[in-house]
This record gives sequence, structure tokens and C-alpha cells, in this order.
Amino acid sequence: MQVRRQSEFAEFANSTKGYAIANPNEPPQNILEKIIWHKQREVAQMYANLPLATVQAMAIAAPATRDFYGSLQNAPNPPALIAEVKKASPSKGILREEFDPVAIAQAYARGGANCLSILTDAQFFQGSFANLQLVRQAVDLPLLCKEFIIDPYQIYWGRSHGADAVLLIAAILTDTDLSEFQALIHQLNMTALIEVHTQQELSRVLQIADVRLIGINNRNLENFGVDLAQTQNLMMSLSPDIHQQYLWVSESGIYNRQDLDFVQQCGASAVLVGESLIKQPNIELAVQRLTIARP
Ligand SMILES: O=P(O)(O)OC[C@@H](O)[C@@H](O)c1c[nH]c2ccccc12
Repeated sequence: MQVRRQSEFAEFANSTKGYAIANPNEPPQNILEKIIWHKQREVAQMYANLPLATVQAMAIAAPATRDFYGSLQNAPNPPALIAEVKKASPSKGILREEFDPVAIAQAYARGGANCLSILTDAQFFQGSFANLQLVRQAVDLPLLCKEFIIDPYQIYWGRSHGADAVLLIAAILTDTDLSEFQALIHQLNMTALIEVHTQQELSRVLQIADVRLIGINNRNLENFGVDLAQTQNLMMSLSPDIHQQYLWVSESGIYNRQDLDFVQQCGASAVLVGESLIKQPNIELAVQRLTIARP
């Protein structure tokens, strides 16, 4: 795949489809547009801080990846749990005052999470790549870099900080970018989790070659409302044949065992949970309560 040169970045910034801003001179409208508006500037700054070639070399020299996809697929008690290290969100503000990413990740691991998701966006989620790196050193579970990826630079950056998987959000990427970014993620021996939140995005993603892991976000990205019927509606539209060609993750708004059972019955093999776990005083216990098989 071809890596974008820095000089091409401005052009790319304008070409991002979906909810990215068509006219960069117009102020962003909804929250996703705001995030992308900031992200475009952040990525331009990243190119200026450290050349892409350096980051590529760092990514290639990073310790070997852990098998994110395999950990989900082979989880002993499905649905597999991806537990999210998430300090804040644009809709809810600070989720947990006392926030030690390593202690939280360790509690998730002790409780029985199969993989972890580490928010790296600083501006809206108060995450960081430093958190990703710290957690990588402290726990053995495979890690998802939870970022608004709009440029290959971020994928190399994530790998060099210990990512084993990278999120790609269909709403903010063209089909070509989805396909090229996924190819780069695979080339770096990582898992790509492709996130959709509408029927239209799902149809697009099903046309892309080599996709293995699809996340259905129950959160509406324009207004951040959550509805598990999202998973139900999108999964009901699938033929059994298509369903079994992919591994399905239900993301967001999962609060208890009933929610977990519901999305599993809809056909999800894994869940991505942040808020409901992170808000609990005893995170290890919260994971056990959420995942423990019912009698
Ligand atoms: O905290 P929740 O409702 O359990 O959701 C976790 C996760 O699904 C959510 O943080 C998320 C899903 N897709 C995203 C994309 C970017 C940032 C965050 C997200």
C-alpha cells in the first residue's frame, strides 16, 4: 500500500468521506465532525513532530503482536469481552475520577476480560498513547488502539505503542481508505476491527475484501444516544451464510447480563464494554458479575 506523504495530507483531510467536513472552512456541526476536525490538525502536528519514516521504523521494531482476533474467537465463555480503559466521553464527561489506567487494566484482566480497548484520543476522551504503552507492559491481554484513524501515520503510531488491533470507523473513511488501512493493519500483523453503525455502512463493509471482524456500534455517532436494537436490526438483516463469515462485536451501551445475553442472541460473538464497568468501585468484581455464566 502507498503511504501518504505529508504534502498530500491537506488534500486527504478534505477527501475524507462520511461525516468528515466537506469544506474545512465551515465550522464542524455534530460531535463526530468536531472530533475529525481536531484529529486532522492533530495528525498534521504528528507528522511535523516526528517523521513518518521514524514512526514506521519504530512500529516494525516493536515487540510482536498478540492475537486479538484469536482471543475473541477462542474465548472459553462466549460472548468474549473487550473491556475498555475509558476515562471520559464527550456525552458523559468524566466517568471515573480516580483513574489509573494500569490498575484498571489489571483489574479487567483478573476479572476475566479476553481483550482490552485503550482509548488514545486525548481531546474528547482524555486517553493517550502513553496509556496504551503502559498497559502493554503491565498486562498480557491483546490490546485494541481505540482511535479515530484518518491516516496511516496513526496506525504505525499505535503499533509502536503496543497495539495488537486497530479500530477503523466506517462513518469517517472512504471504501478505499478502509481497504488500504486494513491492509496496513494486517501487514503489521494486527487485527482490524471495522465499526459500523448503519445499514448503509454495513453494506459497504461487506463489499470490502479480507474483513474478518465487524463491530456494530449501538451508539448513534451524531447524537450519542444508545440503543441495543441497533445490533438486533443490523444482524437480522444478515443471511446465515454472511453471518458466519465474520466475527461480530456488539459495541456500547451494555450494562448488565441481560444486555449481554440479548446481543449474543442477536448473533454477536463479542462485546465491547466501557462505561458500565469503569464506573464501578470494584472493577474486577464488575467484570465477573457481567460475564459469569448463569446457573
Ligand atoms: O462506554 P460504553 O457505552 O460501554 O461503550 C464502549 C465503546 O463501545 C465506545 O467507547 C466506543 C465505540 N466506538 C467508539 C469509537 C470511538 C470512541 C469510543 C467508541
